[in-house]
Amino acid sequence: MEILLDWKSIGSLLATLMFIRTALRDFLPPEANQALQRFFNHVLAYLQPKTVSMTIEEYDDSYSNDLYDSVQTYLGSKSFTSAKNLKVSKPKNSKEFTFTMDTNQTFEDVFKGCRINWSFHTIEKKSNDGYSSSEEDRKFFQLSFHNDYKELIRSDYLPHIAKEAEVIKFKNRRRNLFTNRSDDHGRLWTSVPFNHPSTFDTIAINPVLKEEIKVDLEKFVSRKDYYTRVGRAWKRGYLLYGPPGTGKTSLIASIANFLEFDIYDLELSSVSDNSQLRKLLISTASKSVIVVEDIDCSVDLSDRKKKDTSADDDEVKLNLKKDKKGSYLSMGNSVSLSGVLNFVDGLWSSCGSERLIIFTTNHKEKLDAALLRPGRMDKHINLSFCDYYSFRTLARNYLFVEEHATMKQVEELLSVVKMTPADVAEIFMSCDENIDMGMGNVVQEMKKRLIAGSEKTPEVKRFEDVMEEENSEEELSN
Ligand SMILES: Nc1ncnc2c1ncn2[C@@H]1O[C@H](COP(=O)(O)OP(=O)(O)OP(=O)(O)O)[C@@H](O)[C@H]1O
Repeated sequence: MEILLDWKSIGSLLATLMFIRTALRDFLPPEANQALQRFFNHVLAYLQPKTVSMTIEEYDDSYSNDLYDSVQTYLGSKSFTSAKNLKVSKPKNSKEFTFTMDTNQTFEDVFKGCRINWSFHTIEKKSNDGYSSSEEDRKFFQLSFHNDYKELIRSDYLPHIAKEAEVIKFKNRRRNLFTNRSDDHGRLWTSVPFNHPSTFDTIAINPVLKEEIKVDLEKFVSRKDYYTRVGRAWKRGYLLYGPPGTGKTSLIASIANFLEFDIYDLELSSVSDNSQLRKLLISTASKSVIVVEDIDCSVDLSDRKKKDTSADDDEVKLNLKKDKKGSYLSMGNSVSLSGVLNFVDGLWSSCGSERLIIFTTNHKEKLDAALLRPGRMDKHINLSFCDYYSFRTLARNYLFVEEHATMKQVEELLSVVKMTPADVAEIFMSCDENIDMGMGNVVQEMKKRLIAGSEKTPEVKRFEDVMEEENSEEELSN
């Protein structure tokens, strides 16, 4: 059998047979010639290799094909030593080079005694006018092998590739940030390496809340069997709400770094309709955080009860997109609330697993109650103005300071003045690690805000009295 599959041996054998056949034809009578002809045909048919081929397309009915990805990774690594033509790239911000097979390249793999011939092809999509269309080219891998190995390929080789690719990917693991902003090549998601430095050590939030979030995340990732047993999609929804600059984006980055997940930054205003939203979600990978920032600005998800009751509520077209100042961002979006709810419910993403869905908003009160209910947004996290604990974290991160003469004053001021962590971080950044300058400027800013505050709450008044007393004591002692 081995001999039959050896192309070189087959070639020389055929050449010899042809030569003998031609030589004999000239000397033998016609009857013997015919018998010989039949014999040769029989031998040729027997020697003809019975190859089978399979095609692995990049997209399967417009959904990305996991096997294509695995093959690309597997062959990229396997063919490095033997392929004559490899494509090499260095993704933006990445330290690693990536090797892939170039168009029309071939590679021979051997698996459990079976020779598998691989080739990679790209077919350019042409529009009706003969020019290149904006649609992506058709890309596919083809593998061919002897018919006898069909079962081996199906039950052993392809799973082997998927497993090997997982191992290779894990070794070269580089997490990605995917976005669905429009892409010239018509791809659903485009990605860049994700290397945001925010972690649970650097994020300035209340330590009790921080611990609570970490425990919740650890519990979530460890409960695969539990989710399967109770028949639910393995996903969890977080709603982060609070004023601008309180660390919602920073917390998302910290969570992704903590879990070592990819991030999909889903811009709802770039999604044309529910079916595109569905495609986007189905093509996300497991172990990922899907983020919709400023959900109240992307689509109108206000309480349906307040809307025109004559409309079919869930199908109300949500075509209002306003920025934070209330200006319209764009019109005509037809992602509906039911579409968003299906996404959150995991209906569309339940083919994958381990997904954390995070919505952020500055205006929780604007969101539909249906979206906020447990099971959809499982955890509501309020990120608010700087408290004393958060302030100390920022001072430690930016100025490397634990204690300072002004700390007590800062604590008192923070109980009456609203400073976001972003405000404090900005001041510290401008002081180039000069501790006294940083702390002094922060105190000054807080006092300024205190005085400028139009509404004087009882705490503010009490604080002003204390400050006045302190100042007059200072004056007396001078
Ligand atoms: N809690 C925090 N801990 C550490 N840094 C913070 C925190 N909040 C804000 N910052 C700093 O302020 C900057 C802006 O914060 P961030 O973008 O996370 O806020 P946000 O709440 O997402 O704001 P927005 O609602 O405007 O999107 C960050 O780059 C970070 O340096």
